Amino acid sequence: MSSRRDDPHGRALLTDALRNKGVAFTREERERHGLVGALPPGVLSLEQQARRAWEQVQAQPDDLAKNVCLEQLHDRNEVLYHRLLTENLTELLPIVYDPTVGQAIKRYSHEYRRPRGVYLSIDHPQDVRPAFEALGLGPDDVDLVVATDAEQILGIGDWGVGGMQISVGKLAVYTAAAGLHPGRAVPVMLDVGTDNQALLNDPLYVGNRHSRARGKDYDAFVAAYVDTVRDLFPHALLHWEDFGPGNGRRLLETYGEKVCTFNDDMQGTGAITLACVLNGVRVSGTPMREQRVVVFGAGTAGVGIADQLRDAMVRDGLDGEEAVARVWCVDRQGLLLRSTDGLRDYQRVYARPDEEWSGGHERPIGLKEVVERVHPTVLVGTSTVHGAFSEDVVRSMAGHVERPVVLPLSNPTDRIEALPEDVLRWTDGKALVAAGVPVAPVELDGTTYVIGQANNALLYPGLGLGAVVARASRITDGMLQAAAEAVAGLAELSGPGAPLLPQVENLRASSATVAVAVARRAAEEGVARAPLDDVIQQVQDAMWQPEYA
Ligand SMILES: NC(=O)C1=CN([C@@H]2O[C@H](COP(=O)(O)OP(=O)(O)OC[C@H]3O[C@@H](n4cnc5c(N)ncnc54)[C@H](O)[C@@H]3O)[C@@H](O)[C@H]2O)C=CC1
Ligand SMILES: CC(=O)C(=O)O
Ligand SMILES: [Mg+2]
Repeated sequence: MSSRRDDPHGRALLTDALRNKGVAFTREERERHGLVGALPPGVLSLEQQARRAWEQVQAQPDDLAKNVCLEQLHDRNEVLYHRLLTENLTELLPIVYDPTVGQAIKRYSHEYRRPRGVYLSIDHPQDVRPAFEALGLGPDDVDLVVATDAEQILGIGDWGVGGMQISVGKLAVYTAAAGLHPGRAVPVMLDVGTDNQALLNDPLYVGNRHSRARGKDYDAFVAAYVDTVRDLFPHALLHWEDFGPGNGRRLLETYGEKVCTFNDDMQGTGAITLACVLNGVRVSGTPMREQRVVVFGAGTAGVGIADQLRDAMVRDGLDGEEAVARVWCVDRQGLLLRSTDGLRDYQRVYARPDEEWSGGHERPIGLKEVVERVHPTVLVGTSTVHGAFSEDVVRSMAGHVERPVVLPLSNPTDRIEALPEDVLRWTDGKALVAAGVPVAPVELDGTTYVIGQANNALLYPGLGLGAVVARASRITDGMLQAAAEAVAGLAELSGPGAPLLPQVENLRASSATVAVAVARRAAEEGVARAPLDDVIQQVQDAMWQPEYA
């Protein structure tokens, strides 16, 4: 990385996590860098350090303690942290990311040890620029910025400044899964306050101790963030994570056409779900244009998914109205009808005409009734309601569709709409299931069902890498579609029990494939600003490896 940051010397080098090698500094390096006497005399290889770090993680009593242990390593030695993560992705992804990251966010102020990333406060908007300038990075030094305001973290709601840990976790996945350079990526917390009263009354809370700002002040603060990043780091991709449904969508509408940016919960989740459904189509043989989709939980993720499935049906021959007519959204008010009170603007397009449901239906019209009447081929859960896909709902669906696609996507695990094991049991193994959290394979009647992880983490790293390699001026719908199709194409659908998505252990290879598809689409659509002469090699070259310099 070219950097304006002065390279540290002596003991300061041991606190620079990007350069620190710990006991892997050789005798000669110790002499050259002023580290004589600063380390025990033995020299270990990166492999030996990784073995020790693995032992330390394994010795922790529970997953939260493992997360804390890994974050301490992250703060000490980035290469070693990423080496461990990359080599043990299946075991460690659930610790640094979903679902344990949810616990780490809730416990942030209590487990707090060291800061990481850039904390911006709405109470001091004048600090936005100096906060980024203090990184000491130049205009070509940053590829990626992940920001959250923590209003809707995973399925656990508003967690204030603890949300920093979702920006950190998402970036760890970018590096482990797609080789985005950890020194060229910045996690950001936009602290606009919190409405979480437990935090406001927690004496140890380290965030802004007031309710959430909204309206003009909020917009001006976010604009200061976007303008500053664009000015200082003109090539950076801006990733939005875990904003509330109103702000998330509005910010994407404000910036999506002007800036290289995407909202992971709306668009990343929409694309990974599209990948699942494309493979559901391959297995069931029912074409995309004939799918009937019920979305339970029509918020940020749910409507983002509806949008991408609708667009896929349009690509498969329907017009816009016909495609919308094949989507039913159910939220707290039951099935969303045009007359439903409190419809959000982004839900309105999917609200069903009341006449369709005039014949003696009790209000609200619940999920079970919708499923019984609609016979969905695809059931998506983005509601945060544990157990909402009950046995009678799933059995009803399977009574009318040979291979129902059932996607309980809410996380963490205690929010999941149904356990894949139950869905498979209730449907005699016919359901095509993927879940938002990692789930162990299910044994049923002599078949092992491997459960795909329908989490945006299987998609956004490749999307980001492709956009970075192409130096895309923006993220287009076509790039999202290319990413979804590339992920879908990587799943091996051979035989009963095969998952709908590629496996997490192959994530690095699948992210590279996704990145190539995304970069090519960016070029086709005229938004690539880098020449792409040999995109496969360019993607390989761009992938950072966790090795000491
Ligand atoms: N697997 C994945 O990649 C992703 C999963 N998600 C998950 O989806 C869930 C929702 O996340 P967001 O869309 O960001 O939140 P959100 O708050 O924007 O949306 C949740 C929606 O569910 C509705 N809901 C709540 N209780 C309900 C009930 N009893 N019945 C019907 N609807 C109800 C809410 O009114 C809201 O419209 C979370 O658990 C999150 O973890 C979100 C993004 C990605
Ligand atoms: C996975 C993710 O982005 C979420 O649950 O919010
Ligand atoms: Mg999210």
